[in-house]
Amino acid sequence: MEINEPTSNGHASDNNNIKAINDDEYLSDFLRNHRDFDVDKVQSVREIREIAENKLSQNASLYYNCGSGLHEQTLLDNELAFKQYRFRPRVLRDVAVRDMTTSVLASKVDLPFGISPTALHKYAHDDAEPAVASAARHLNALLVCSTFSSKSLEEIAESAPKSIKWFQTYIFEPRDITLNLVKRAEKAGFKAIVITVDHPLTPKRPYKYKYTVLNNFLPELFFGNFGMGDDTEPFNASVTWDDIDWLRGVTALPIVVKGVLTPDDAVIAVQHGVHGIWVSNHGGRQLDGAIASVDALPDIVAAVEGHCEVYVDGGVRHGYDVLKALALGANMVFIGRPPIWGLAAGGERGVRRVLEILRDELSEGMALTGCAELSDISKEMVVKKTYR
Ligand SMILES: Cc1cc2nc3c(=O)[nH]c(=O)nc-3n(C[C@H](O)[C@H](O)[C@H](O)COP(=O)(O)O)c2cc1C
Ligand SMILES: CCCCCCC(=O)C(=O)O
Repeated sequence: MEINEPTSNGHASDNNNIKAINDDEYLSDFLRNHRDFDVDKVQSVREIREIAENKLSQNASLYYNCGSGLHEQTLLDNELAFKQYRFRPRVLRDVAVRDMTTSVLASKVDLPFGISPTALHKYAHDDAEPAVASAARHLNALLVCSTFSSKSLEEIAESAPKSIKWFQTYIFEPRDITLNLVKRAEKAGFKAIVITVDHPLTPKRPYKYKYTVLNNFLPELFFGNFGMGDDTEPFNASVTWDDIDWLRGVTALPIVVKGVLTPDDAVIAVQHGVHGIWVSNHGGRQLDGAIASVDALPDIVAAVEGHCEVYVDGGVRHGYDVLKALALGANMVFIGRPPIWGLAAGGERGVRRVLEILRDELSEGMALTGCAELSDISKEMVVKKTYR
């Protein structure tokens, strides 16, 4: 990966003078010297982010944390939107034991939140995606592996063989690239294919980069480096719902479309036979000014009428955020940046700690709102703070 140096305001300078930097230079000295930091003492996702920020190189931090656009409005809105909701707790319901197990596309998992696909983990920690997969396995949490992982999908699968994993990809041009990845994912034991549909191109983000870590791609299909916003971008802006039909015809795995923000598209997705709709604005990294995903969720849940599962990600930083999203109708909630911060802070242990913190906060929230089971969580439990 090549990233040009950020300016003093933390954003990359807007010139085309992209400097080639050796991969290892992205692991800061701090990361090399503090591998023994005790992440078990960390009590919140916010704290783990602090530790991560001290360890990440400036370039990697910028890549992982940025949104898109001049104002990164959607990035900010995703977190703020959760803060607009208030709980209406129920009492005297025997919440001494709380059960967070659930099933997602017929697989049993122990937590109602999972890990969103995020690219290029090796800039957070040498152990990269296998460490994240191993942490997810440890808590029996769902992991979604990105096509742009630093390690190959086979390596990631082998690092957590019995856990529930989905594979995220795109409809590439030519489609054979996608087909090849899907067949490899099937063989490696992934349980669903997530197609990201909010990425026809990469919009302006506050840095420039080139990627050299593309371990999932066969050299004969994809070669060379890809850069943001130039004609070597691998994304395909001509994708339509016909491609989803094609995908359904070439795999028996369930298909999830990730990046839906309107009830209209959700209804079309159902008509095209998808098994899951993932409400997402890509963590505020695609269309700046797009609606916060948790705000888009209730109308989509209503429009889907139970015909398929509905998931959400974007801005989840606390177990209570998970609780709010479940109350608003999500079958599953996902986290993108927090596991990256955990990975940077303490490798596999750091990711585990993130999952444990969110689990414990969710459990606490369930007790305080009168929910012993996930099925006790209902839409009556949350209101916008302007509620009368
Ligand atoms: C550094 C980074 C890389 C990402 N890479 C991918 C990717 O490869 N595929 C994808 O579908 N989404 C990708 N996303 C979006 C996430 O899957 C997810 O939608 C988003 O991070 C959720 O928001 P959150 O980070 O606020 O939890 C990426 C997000 C980040 C922050
Ligand atoms: C050519 C690699 C592109 C990785 C894009 C990952 C992503 O979705 C992101 O938001 O960053």
